[in-house]
Amino acid sequence: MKYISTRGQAPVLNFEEAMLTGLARDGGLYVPETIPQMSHADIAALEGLSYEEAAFRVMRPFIGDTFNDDEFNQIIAKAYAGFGHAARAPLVQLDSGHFLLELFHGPTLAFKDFAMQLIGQLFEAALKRNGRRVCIVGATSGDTGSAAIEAFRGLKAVDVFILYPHGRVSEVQRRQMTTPSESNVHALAMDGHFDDCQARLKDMFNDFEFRDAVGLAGVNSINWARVLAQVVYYFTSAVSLGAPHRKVSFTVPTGNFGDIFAGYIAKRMGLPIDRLVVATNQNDILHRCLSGGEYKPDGVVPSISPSMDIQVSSNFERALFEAYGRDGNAVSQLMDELKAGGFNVSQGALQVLRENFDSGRCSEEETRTTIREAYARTGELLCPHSAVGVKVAKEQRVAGTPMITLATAHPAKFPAAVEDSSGVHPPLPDRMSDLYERDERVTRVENDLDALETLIRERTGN
Ligand SMILES: Cc1ncc(COP(=O)(O)O)c(C=O)c1O
Ligand SMILES: N[C@@H](CCOP(=O)(O)O)C(=O)O
Repeated sequence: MKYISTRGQAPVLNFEEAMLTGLARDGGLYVPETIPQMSHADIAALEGLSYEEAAFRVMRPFIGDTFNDDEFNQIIAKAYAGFGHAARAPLVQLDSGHFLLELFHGPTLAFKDFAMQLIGQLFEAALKRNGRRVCIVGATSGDTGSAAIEAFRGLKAVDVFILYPHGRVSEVQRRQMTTPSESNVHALAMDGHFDDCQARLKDMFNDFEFRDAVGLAGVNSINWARVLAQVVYYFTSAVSLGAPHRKVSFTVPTGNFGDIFAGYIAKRMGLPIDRLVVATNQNDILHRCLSGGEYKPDGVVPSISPSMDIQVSSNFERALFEAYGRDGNAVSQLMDELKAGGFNVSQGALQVLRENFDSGRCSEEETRTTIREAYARTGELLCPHSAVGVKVAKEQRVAGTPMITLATAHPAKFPAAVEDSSGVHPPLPDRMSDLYERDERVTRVENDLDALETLIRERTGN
């Protein structure tokens, strides 16, 4: 299996190289050269398997010869052993034909754990084998950072630096990033919003001298392995509702477009998905673009679903690559236009995007109402991101096709918004009950590339 860049000018890599490389050297994102297919019989055979067994079958074709079957099985087993639910990703029924896929039973209570726990194991095995050391830098609006720190804390061959927007993550998210005491963990609170953090991260990847000197690696959804791990739960949930014998639809709370792009890959692999619905909060650039074709960031507005406060949605580039018929030059040109302020998707590409993705938006008030009503009707406490998904899913459901909404975080990560909406305080699981008492360790940093690179060089001795 080979991986190519969305901008068409970077070296073609195998799975291991693409995973350890992160951003392609032409600034693009790696995608598989061809998308492996699962037949009707292959998908039907997933029924009754454990999550780990299904994960092996879905991901195996993408790995190539990077790991043999035994190694890959062991990696998967270790990745999901720490999850707090035997099903890993259980489905809960909200309403007739409407289901919630709970993706928050991992160690840091967000869907990011599905990929990050796996990547932690994949990196450890690959680095041990080739004796390399890497410096992971990540940008987060709250959940990627905590999941990455949990997955890489204490690993000898890895330093992990996480840039988060100062004052714009929840207290639980911040504490998950600032309380680990391992010396390889560095939480950096940056001035600005998530888009600034992600822009500085990409600047670092595009500074080849810095990138090579520190051994830069990325675990944002820039990294193909992140997207791949998220493909699995589309299969397991759809099969448990009758796929491949019947179609299902998904609604996905969306920010950086990684999770919904994983759904798109599942569909391309052969999973009978009827509709993939992008659900945005008031930072609705993706909904506006899918509706009218214009992609023009106009400033992030803080919301009660802060992890989705994003306007420059990294993985949308992967969707554009597909919509433009895998034309790397066209994508490069769009990304140049984006740097200058924005772009318009061509009519042909917009039509392809709309054939694959529907979309909807949820205001702050609608988010609160959805949390309140869902709790009153079903007893299910939704986090604000999941509530955005549930509201949009209700509008977009089509009778006769089950709709699965992805519940992307545990309500206890956002206690203030949840309590304010429902009147119920969502408690943290017992294993985290002392989170508020632990000492915090964080460095305040400016939104300045040189200063960030200097800090990282000093701390890593490069
Ligand atoms: C809780 C939560 N929900 C939804 C999202 C959006 O996911 P994606 O960025 O993959 O679109 C994020 C952030 O990524 C998140 O942390
Ligand atoms: N919401 C994310 C933003 C980063 O997304 P990623 O999937 O590219 O890592 C977060 O919680 O940090």
